[in-house]
Amino acid sequence: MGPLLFIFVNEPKLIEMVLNSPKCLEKSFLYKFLRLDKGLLAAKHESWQVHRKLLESSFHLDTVKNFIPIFIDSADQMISNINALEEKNNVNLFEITSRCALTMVLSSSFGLSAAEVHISDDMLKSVEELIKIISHRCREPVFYIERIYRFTRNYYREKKYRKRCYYYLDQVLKERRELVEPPNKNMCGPSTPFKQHDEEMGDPTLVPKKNFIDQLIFNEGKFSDEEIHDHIYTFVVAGYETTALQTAFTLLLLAMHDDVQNKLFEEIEKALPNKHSILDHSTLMKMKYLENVIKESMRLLPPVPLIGRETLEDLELDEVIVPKGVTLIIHFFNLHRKKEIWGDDAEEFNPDRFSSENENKRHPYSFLPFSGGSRDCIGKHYAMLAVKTILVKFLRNYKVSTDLKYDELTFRADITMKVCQDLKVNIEER
Ligand code: HEM
Repeated sequence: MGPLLFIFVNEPKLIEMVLNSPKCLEKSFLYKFLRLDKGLLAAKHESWQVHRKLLESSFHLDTVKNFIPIFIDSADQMISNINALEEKNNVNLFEITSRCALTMVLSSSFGLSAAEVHISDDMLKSVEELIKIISHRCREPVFYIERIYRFTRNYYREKKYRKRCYYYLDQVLKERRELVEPPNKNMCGPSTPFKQHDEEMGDPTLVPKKNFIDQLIFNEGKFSDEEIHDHIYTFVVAGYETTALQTAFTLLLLAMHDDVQNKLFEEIEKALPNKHSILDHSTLMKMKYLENVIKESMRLLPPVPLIGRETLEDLELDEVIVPKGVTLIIHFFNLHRKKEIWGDDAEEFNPDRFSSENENKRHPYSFLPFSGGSRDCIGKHYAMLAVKTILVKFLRNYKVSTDLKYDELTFRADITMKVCQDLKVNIEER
């Protein structure tokens, strides 16, 4: 593009090399447009290495399992919102899942209950518009130059929406800082009393919990104010829309494939015989078909359609020397639809591709919804549990159908994946 060299890497073997090479740990210059330079997603590789290590434990499966009660609360709120709809035909799925996913991310970031999170329509619109504006900038090389971009209308719109998002989040951040006690010298982290369900007992109990903001605040010596700010916003940006899109895409595909929806409902009904049966981590883990359905949806509609890395040094790739400073693009959307990997029916929705038997036959870098290597998605366990919880709650209560046809869908690769049609479905109570 102009004087800039972009190389698309398409083969699983080469993608594995890129994602595991210390020469490719730097993100592409395009990530600067997020203006979250100190957050994990866009950070320079030297500070990224230190911070990723510090934050890893907050996203460990054993830690994020503790968030399931928050996921359940947020999903229950979603069910109440759907129940309250007068008209359950032509409902926009993304409008429903986005509010639910943002509630989850904000409550688990800030240690709040779902009821304490107040999401205005303005907040949702501001995040969505910001993502649109930044995606537009990435597609227009002339606006890569900040001095030119500053003369555009989008620059001022970006400033306006950023201010609105920050206003809300800064308030919550301030309140949380005031609430938590400074750490005791002997403590390795915060110990904020936090209401949650004990999985074994099924009872609400008070247990210490490491939520994301506490982890940052209690490591205050290690994170500057600016770093805390950028990490928190990165968490919201990287976690909220991806989770909302993934859930909406899966429900849309289920609405289009009645046989798969019925089979999945059978699995859910077996694990949760009635609408009020208790949902916990071990129940979610038993639902193997649910996992296959989510993976197949992520294959066809990965919420992050592509990523960009910059070579820190010359790199040998498939007997070609790629010079330092080049942007390598890994296009997950295309990789996930390659006939050489997925067969002639690559475009078809078939969760059985992810049976353990079929999965073992493929190169592990053929399927990368969370990217791969050391700079993969830190929130992958969180995301899978969140998406599973929303889907189980939704499908235990409702059946979905749609007039949209799978073959007629068209797509746009923004920073996140977009289906150009509104995700309209009809919702029917079970
Ligand atoms: C279905 C949901 C999700 C998908 C598909 C997804 C996908 C991805 C992908 C592909 C990357 C690599 C980006 C790149 O290299 O440019 C990434 C990075 C990241 N994701 Fe996720 N993500 C999801 C949910 C989440 C959640 C829920 C969180 C936080 C709670 C999160 C936090 C992050 C962060 C902080 C990074 C940067 C990691 C680093 O560079 O060390 N993501 N995600």
